[in-house]
Amino acid sequence: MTTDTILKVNNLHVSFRTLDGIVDAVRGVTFNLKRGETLAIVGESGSGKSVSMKAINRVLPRKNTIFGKEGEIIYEGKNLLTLPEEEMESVRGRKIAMIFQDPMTSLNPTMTVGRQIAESILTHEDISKADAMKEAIKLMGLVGIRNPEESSRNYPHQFSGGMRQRVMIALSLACKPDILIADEPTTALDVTIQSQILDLIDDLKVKLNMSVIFITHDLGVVAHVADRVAVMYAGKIIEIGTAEEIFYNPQHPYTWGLICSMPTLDTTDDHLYSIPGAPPNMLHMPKGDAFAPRNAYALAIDYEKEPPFFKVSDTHYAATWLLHPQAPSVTPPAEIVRRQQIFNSFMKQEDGGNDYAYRHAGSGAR
Ligand SMILES: Nc1ncnc2c1ncn2[C@@H]1O[C@H](COP(=O)(O)OP(=O)(O)OP(=O)(O)O)[C@@H](O)[C@H]1O
Repeated sequence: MTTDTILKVNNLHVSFRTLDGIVDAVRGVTFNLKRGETLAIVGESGSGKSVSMKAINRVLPRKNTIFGKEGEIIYEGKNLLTLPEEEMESVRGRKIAMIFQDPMTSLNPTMTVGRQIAESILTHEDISKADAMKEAIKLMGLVGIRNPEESSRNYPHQFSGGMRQRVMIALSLACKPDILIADEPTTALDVTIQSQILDLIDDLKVKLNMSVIFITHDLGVVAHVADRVAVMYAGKIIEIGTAEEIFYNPQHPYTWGLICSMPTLDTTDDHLYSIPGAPPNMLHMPKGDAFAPRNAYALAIDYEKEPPFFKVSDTHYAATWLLHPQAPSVTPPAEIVRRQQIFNSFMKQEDGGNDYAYRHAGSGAR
């Protein structure tokens, strides 16, 4: 992974006009993506993960989508939100590719998969059809499809779910994208296949020097793939940091809830924690912090004013009033305290005894 930024999303707002009124689905999302890194975006259903990513490739329905004027998505020095449609066509699917949970929605059921991949190669490479087919077969081999030459003559329905997802990945890689956006790509697959696909994406990312944005509601998946993690709630990123910071030193009570609801080897279904309540109705956002009504640690100010981002470290920010210097100190759930203790002792060792850990990761929220 390098430090150059390949994509910058600044203050992205996306709303939808609906019969019931305006739905504010994305409310000021800002993040950078570095070349070669995997950024995971996590959050409950409806938190705005997919809409934010679809905004990057401008694949949202034109008739009812409203982009906030202040938003920017900067790729190769250009704002994708204002790029003319013809120029966007050379970015969408080519420089920035997307794969979804159900590959059948992106694959053409009436065309052999080899031909679909070859056609995609031909859209950006000036080579013969025969050479494009050879490339397609090579790509199918690269994503782990057995007997790629023979398989290239098969139609999508002739593949199993896991193999179809590999075909989809090969298709998305045909244009050698800089960025692969994977929207819950393994949710429909069984656990073993899921883990194979995650390993494959990780492996290809290194081989092809791609950046990956991974959307998921499953923190287990995040632990497997992510360099950095952004946690979304009600259309906003509420915490962002390296995977270690989010897993071992989370600061936002919503992230605490997500971590506490992760099953472990000794969790039984009836003991699995779940965050009480439901996400807000995006048609009628409550005043103050949208998470306040579900937040056992909410302060009075949470019901009045949305918290800004507070800096935890150079790579870690969280939008919770608990990080305000004048906020009372609270004790997070036991599982979070346990993790923060591991983080603190690790940081102490890393820092050879300087006080980093005490500055950034006290056992309370501050
Ligand atoms: N075309 C649309 N018209 C109106 N509302 C929409 C549209 N697309 C998405 N929404 C709304 O925007 C909000 C965010 O949806 P989004 O799909 O981004 O959530 P998500 O976090 O990806 O959840 P999931 O994991 O279920 O896909 C939801 O309230 C959803 O109902």
